[in-house]
Amino acid sequence: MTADRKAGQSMGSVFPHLITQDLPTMVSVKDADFSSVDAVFCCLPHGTTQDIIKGLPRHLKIVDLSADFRLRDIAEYEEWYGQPHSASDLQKEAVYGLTEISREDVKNARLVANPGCYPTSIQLPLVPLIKAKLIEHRNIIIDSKSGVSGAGRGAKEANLYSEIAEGIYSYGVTKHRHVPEIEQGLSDAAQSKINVSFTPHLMPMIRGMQSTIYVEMSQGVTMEDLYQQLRKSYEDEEFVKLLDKGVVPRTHNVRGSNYCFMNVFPDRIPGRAIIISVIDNLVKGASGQALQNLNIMLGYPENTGLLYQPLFP
Ligand SMILES: NC(=O)C1=CN([C@@H]2O[C@H](COP(=O)(O)OP(=O)(O)OC[C@H]3O[C@@H](n4cnc5c(N)ncnc54)[C@H](OP(=O)(O)O)[C@@H]3O)[C@@H](O)[C@H]2O)C=CC1
Ligand SMILES: CC(=O)N[C@@H](CCC(=O)OP(=O)(O)O)C(=O)O
Repeated sequence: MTADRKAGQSMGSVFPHLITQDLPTMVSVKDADFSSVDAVFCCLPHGTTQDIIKGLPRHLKIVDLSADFRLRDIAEYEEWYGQPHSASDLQKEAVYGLTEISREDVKNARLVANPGCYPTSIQLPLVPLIKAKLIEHRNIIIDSKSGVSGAGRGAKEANLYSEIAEGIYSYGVTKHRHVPEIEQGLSDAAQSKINVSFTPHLMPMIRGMQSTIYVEMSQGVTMEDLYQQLRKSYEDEEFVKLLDKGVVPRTHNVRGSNYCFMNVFPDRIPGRAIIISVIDNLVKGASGQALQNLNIMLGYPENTGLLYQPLFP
């Protein structure tokens, strides 16, 4: 367990909920001894990650939770993240780890780019529908809502209690940096370029994420086709669940777990459908999916360390 400003402090003082665990004092990355370490999770700010990963020994398997290796197109990364990319060779080696979609590639990867939370909640329902050619590539409208923990622990005025409580706000309107990541995954599924309308919102809750997605069905396709495709895609998956028809997914029902719950509903406008998916942004949207990926990379049962039920209420 490494740190930067908090190097030298005990885990228990930084995360008091872990005080009962016998955990080591945190060291800075440069002082860490990786000789007897098999694998690392890298959970550093975008940009910082590339330089640190470049310096890590090659024997390590790495799951990186930042965005530094998610976008294949380096120019696109530099445009959306506003900083140069200094590890394009490592980028070429990286596998995008949306587990249920890329499991076979993750198995053989040394470096996995763990997806962002919004892209996870959006691609899980859309990729199978696009691959099966059940929805049109145009007019995909995505409205997403996130808990405040998605913004990390750093102090920012916009994340103060008095700014967040009892209200919601949209941010990154038309230019959120997850847009290229979402479009990359959907375009791969379609094998042609897809553009989406995406607006994220910050909700007065600690954790949880919902994406409500409005799509146009392809000619001749019915709601039943969409439902059955999602059922077929995920019926053998432990962590992605299509709910019974008509049941609305709720963030409360996946809180603190690695589950993604989803469902599909008919729009009042003929030919259109509404998809709702929910995850815990910190688990399936971050650390849970990262652990799922590492389990696959190391040949462990995929659910190791992930067998806990959602915390309710
Ligand atoms: N929050 C979320 O829902 C999600 C976040 N992510 C990604 O995970 C990463 C971390 O996010 P989050 O945990 O929220 O951010 P935080 O700001 O809460 O944590 C950042 C961590 O990085 C450490 N750090 C910062 N700079 C350096 C450095 N130069 N060298 C070594 N360590 C450093 C910090 O250590 P110290 O405190 O000691 O300075 C801290 O532990 C980001 O890339 C983020 O995009 C991914 C998915 C979801
Ligand atoms: C609420 C909030 O601020 N959310 C973050 C997304 C967090 C996340 O998962 O994305 P990355 O892994 O790409 O950082 C944001 O919108 O920037």
